[in-house]
Amino acid sequence: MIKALVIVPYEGLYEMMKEIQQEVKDFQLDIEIGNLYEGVAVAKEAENNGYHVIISRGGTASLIQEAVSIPVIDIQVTGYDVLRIITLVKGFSRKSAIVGFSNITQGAATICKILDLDIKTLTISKDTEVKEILTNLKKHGYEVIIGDVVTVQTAKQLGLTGVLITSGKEAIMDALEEAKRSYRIFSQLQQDVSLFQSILDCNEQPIGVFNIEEKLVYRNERFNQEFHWMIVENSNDIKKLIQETALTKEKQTRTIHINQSFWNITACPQDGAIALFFEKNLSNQSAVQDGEREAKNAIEFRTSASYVSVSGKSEPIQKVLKQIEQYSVNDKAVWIYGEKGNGKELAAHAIYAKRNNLYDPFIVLHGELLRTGRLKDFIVEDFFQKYANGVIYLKNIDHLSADIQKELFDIIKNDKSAKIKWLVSSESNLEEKVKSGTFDRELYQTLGQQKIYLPPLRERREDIEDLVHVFISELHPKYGNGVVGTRPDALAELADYDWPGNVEQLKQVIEQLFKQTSSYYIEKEAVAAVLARLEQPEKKDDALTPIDLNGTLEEIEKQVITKVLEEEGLNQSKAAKRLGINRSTLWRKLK
Ligand SMILES: Nc1ncnc2c1ncn2[C@@H]1O[C@H](COP(=O)(O)OP(=O)(O)OP(=O)(O)O)[C@@H](O)[C@H]1O
Repeated sequence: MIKALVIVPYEGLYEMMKEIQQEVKDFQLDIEIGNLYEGVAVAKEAENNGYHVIISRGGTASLIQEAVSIPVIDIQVTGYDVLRIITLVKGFSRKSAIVGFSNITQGAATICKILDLDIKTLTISKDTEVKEILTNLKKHGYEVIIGDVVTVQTAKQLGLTGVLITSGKEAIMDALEEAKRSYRIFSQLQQDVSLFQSILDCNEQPIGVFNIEEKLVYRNERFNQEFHWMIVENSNDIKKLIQETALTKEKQTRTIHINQSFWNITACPQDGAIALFFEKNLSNQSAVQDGEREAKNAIEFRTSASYVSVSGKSEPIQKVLKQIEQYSVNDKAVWIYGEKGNGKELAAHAIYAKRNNLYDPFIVLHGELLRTGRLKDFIVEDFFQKYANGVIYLKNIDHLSADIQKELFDIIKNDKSAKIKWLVSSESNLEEKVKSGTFDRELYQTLGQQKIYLPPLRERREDIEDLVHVFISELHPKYGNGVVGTRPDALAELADYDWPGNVEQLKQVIEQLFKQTSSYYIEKEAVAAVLARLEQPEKKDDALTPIDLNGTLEEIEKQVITKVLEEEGLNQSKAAKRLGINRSTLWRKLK
């Protein structure tokens, strides 16, 4: 029996793998989700847990190949996968291109010709070519880029809409066959190695071996009991020790702090590697400072993966895009205002991305969670400087109490060299509040010199079509590629609605529709039903309707989840939060 781990880079593939898992023989098939470096982390763990083969896809598969020493099989992109995505992209009103290796582009070019579609196809021979090609396409007015994970990520970094080519069942079955072949060859070699490993596993001391690129290539059982490999690999002290040992080619010993304990670590140079032997030192513990935890709730990190480009062809959005360009060439504060859920954070992230390297985290500070007297300790830290180029997005500045407004103004006034660069948001234009004295005038004048207004979605309905297509394409990596578009009358229904929760609400509705649609297109009837449910006034009596307890635990659980979801206006994040589960669990339980 082959013990295989499938590491899927997006959630949709997970569901498909679950089905296949029931069908295959000869395999013990386990499935985990993990994109790129997350996938590598999972793969390293799996290798250690005795898996024989890893199956993954695209860029994630390539990275895993470099990180582990068991066979890694890549799920190839097939013609069916390309056909599905082209059918979806037909619905976009913007200039589109397919960029990828020849396995993707050759088939794609033929399909576009047969269907008479105006989608450009460009072939690359190395990942490193992607950036230049996309930059060029952008210059020529292309906005939608279709491709594999790396292409899609690069597209996003450049502010383009990236659409991922997701895999179908045929491709996975091929990969499983390939996995069988590789396993046979590999298992013979492994028998020899495992003898030596079992000897090291008997050792009471944690042992880790690094290669010259400072990556962990081996760790014994004791090591895994004591540490997570990533903490050790990322420790600057360990890196320094390895570098010194490699340089001097002599044994070195240091005391290093890992996992709240001190360790005496001896590093021995080997041929092309450094072996580390760990011994516990008895000094101990560093406590988490009081209040630090509370402050941390007010801070959220966003990575470049959460960034999407600002979509919409309406005049107001075109104006917003111009302002984003204009305010990105300086470092001055930008104040973004507009109703909830209509893209304020996205606009702030776009400015940040244009000013900085997109890989840096974007840090959000929640105005409503800040406490009086805390701001100073919190912001003066080098923290923001170090992690986000000194940029803070202060969300909901209109929720700050008078005391905190004052504190904030003092911080800005005393920050003579403007170390902190502010991006702020509010739901309304605060001029009225400034006039009535409920918002600090000086603070408003300091931060509000560059302003962006995001009108509600109901005042820019022409954006809805683009947004719907963008959201559908974003859902493919999460739930699979079943839905490729909306019927025109379904779209008209969506465009007619008033969207009190703006783009955020549209996004949730599309997700809801996507999940409940079992054919390729979202139909008008489904849209009407979901919107009608949104319109229903909250029925307080409903809470009194007892849940039917005459079912299995699973059925009762489903009723509870559905009820909470309805009470939260179909907002999955809020429902999941109330139920104390994550969104993917919530969704899986509802299926
Ligand atoms: N123009 C747009 N193009 C693509 N996605 C968008 C656009 N506007 C908003 N979104 C998406 O809608 C969601 C809500 O947007 P965002 O969080 O930026 O709104 P917000 O105004 O900051 O919300 P809140 O006031 O509730 O904090 C996000 O997932 C965002 O990516």
